[in-house]
Amino acid sequence: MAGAHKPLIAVCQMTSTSDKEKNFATCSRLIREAAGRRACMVFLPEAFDYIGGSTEETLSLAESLHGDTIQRYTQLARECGLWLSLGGFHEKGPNWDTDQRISNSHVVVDNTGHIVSVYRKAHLFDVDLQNGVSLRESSSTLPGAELIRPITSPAGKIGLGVCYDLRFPEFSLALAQQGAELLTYPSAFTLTTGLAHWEVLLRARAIETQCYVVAAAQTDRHNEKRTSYGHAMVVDPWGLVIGQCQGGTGICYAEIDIPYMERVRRDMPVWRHRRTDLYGKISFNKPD
Ligand SMILES: O=C(O)CNC(=O)[C@H](CS)NC(=O)CCC(=O)C(=O)O
Repeated sequence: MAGAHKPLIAVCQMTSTSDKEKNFATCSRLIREAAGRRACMVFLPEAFDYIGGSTEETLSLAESLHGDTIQRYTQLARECGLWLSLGGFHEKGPNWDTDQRISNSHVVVDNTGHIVSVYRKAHLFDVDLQNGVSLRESSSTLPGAELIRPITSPAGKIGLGVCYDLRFPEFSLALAQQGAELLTYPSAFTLTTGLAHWEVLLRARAIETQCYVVAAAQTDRHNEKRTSYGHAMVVDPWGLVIGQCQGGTGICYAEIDIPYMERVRRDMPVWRHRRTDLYGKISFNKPD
């Protein structure tokens, strides 16, 4: 369709520390900048609120969805008139008072400041690599109990993931099969695993599902123990990288072209070619 409206999205890269006030100042500056460019939706990375230096610090800074942090972002969304993907908010869990456990929550806010959806990260990063990467997310975090059906946004139908979820193709196929047009993986990938796998994984998920893949990212040094890979990017349904952040804090922009996505799907109908008779059908287990 010549001249059809193609929504513009803004995908952010930043370096969170344990200073919540500074992190908010950074994010609000990026959101206002994107609003000035007329983006319809801004994507923030996992741990946009903070990255703690220890499990104790991470837990001590957690809030509920009704706390100050989300309140300030809902106001900002309303004021700027755009949608927000808040990837990876440290949310006090349902039994916080007794177990002190949090969820790693991807919160979507609409342009009127309402929370549209909350997806809690299902795959936790408990990994111990020879080269020094050693993280045990489950020491502070509870795994999410459900996938969330893709949500309708001005940028298209969005499937919600977080970071390490990117490594599980079944997860992306389940969301695509439920109608997702964009898959989102707000992330804080480690430097080592990012160098080896980040772009390949994002492009593979885009090619397999024929979805746009949107990945906001943490970058650089958060504290003496943690450094993230960065390379926030947007991949189109053909697997092409159509936006990528440079080093440091910043934004990359991309246009979402749903008719183009439909053409890719029409030209190579992998969904029709699936041999579920040979390897089973991806299903979406969610209590209705
Ligand atoms: O710790 C926080 O406060 C926020 N959460 C994270 O940064 C999470 C859990 S430690 N990081 C990842 O999932 C990295 C995945 C990764 O690097 C890979 O899959 O290779």
